[in-house]
Amino acid sequence: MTFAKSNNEPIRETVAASLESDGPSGSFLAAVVQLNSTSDLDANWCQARDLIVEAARRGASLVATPENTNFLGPHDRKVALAEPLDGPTVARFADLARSLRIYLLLGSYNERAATPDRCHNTSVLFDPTGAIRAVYRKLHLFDVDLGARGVRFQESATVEPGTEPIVAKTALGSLGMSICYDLRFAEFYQVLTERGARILAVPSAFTATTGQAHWEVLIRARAIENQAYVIAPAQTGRHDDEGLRASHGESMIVDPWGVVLARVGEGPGLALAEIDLQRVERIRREMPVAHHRRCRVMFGFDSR
Ligand SMILES: O=C(O)CCC(=O)C(=O)O
Repeated sequence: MTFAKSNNEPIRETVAASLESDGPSGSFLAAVVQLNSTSDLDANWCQARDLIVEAARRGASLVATPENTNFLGPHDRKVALAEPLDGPTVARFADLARSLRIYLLLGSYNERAATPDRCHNTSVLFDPTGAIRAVYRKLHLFDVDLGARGVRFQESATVEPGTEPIVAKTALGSLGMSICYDLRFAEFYQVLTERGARILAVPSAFTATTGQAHWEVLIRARAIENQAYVIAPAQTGRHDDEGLRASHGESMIVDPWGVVLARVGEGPGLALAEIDLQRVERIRREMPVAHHRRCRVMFGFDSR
């Protein structure tokens, strides 16, 4: 089943149809939401909610928001504001998924961790009943000092890394979860793909400097080498974390051949594209790279 990008039908009809279709082998519309989150929690919520509602109105069955959706401000406040999974932020997004009857990926929020001076950077996937379908905690933390390029981050000072790769099985297909800097670790996506992922989610707040150089190239590379769709919602513009941070934007959806299907321009906004999992199967059948791997056998490397 396919939906037109400009579908203006009531959301309930299109979502119900897609969920009752042939599930993982059917096709559906996905949307990436691009945000400019700051330390203003209410403003961030309103911005995200309005764009998610609009994406659903246009027929999206899966809507994804960026890393740091609910808060992108000073690091000390980030930890102080961290909430457990049964806190108000997760509840708000769960209610929205249920009322719109969509799969909703909260790209990330600050989840309370066991240690008081740290939080997790956590993605939460809700199903159309509002139930939590999967939780992923960012594995690779952004600790870099690019000197003259002016990019300096020590994410591990405030964030406790996750320990598990997560692939969520849904009626729409299997979704491999990741966050931002994870994008640079090709072997991580190989693990997700081997565990069944046909769609890879990369909610991000990629820096303006590194994004200009690497964002599109890395996303398209991950799509091509894993022969999977990549859904990459991103933060854009300046944030108010002591004036240090600016994000690249350019949220996109890329197909398993590496073609950019949809891209958001300047500022907050959204983009939709059709996800057709039969295309994944066809490309994997025609060019079975997963069966042609030799390095592991020859050099003993194993990603599992
Ligand atoms: O990998 C990069 O260049 C950006 C990563 C990043 O901004 C992050 O993980 O927050």
